[in-house]
Amino acid sequence: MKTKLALPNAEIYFWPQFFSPRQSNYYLTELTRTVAWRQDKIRMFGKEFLLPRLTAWYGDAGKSYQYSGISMKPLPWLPVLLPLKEVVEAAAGHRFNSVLLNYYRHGQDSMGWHSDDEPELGLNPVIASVSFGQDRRFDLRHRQDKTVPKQSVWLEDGSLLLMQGATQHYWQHQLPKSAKAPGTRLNLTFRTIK
Ligand SMILES: O=C(O)CCC(=O)C(=O)O
Ligand SMILES: [Fe+2]
Repeated sequence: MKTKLALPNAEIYFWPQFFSPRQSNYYLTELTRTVAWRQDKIRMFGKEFLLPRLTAWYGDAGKSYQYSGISMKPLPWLPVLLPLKEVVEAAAGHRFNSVLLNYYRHGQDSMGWHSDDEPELGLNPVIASVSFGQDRRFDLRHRQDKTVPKQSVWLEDGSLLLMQGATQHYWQHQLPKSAKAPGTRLNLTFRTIK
């Protein structure tokens, strides 16, 4: 069952059990094992930091995107990712040409406040976010109107979250650290690079 989140200036849909527990368990195991996970460094205030999560990027050849000033090429699609991409495309009614994967090893791995608004994604991008493993809280805050209350969604095992329309223009999101969510979690965000 799909629900639309009641947020102003946003178009966000959520399917809590998009994948069955059996499918989710399969993908959690397969992706953990086969994806070329890496821990990237970022430069901030003249210092280098390791990102508090592992990442990987897969996609169609010929698509690249700018990341901390470097042009990154996607790895060629792994077979296990293709059926996933297909079912997510069917639900979203949209074709994707790349996926960014995030591996949160434990509750201290996280992602800070941001919008997915890189120029490569174009205006009003459709972003489909799939979660496997440990459920984690996903927070949303309005970028301009501070009177709009912060919202949270629990991204549980097998869920699908779809962000589209003007969502990235008006809202930021984060995945905070959590002592109460110690298990590992994988997240896949399907995107369309122009
Ligand atoms: O792990 C999540 O649910 C958030 C991922 C995310 O926001 C991103 O990859 O841009
Ligand atoms: Fe994001």
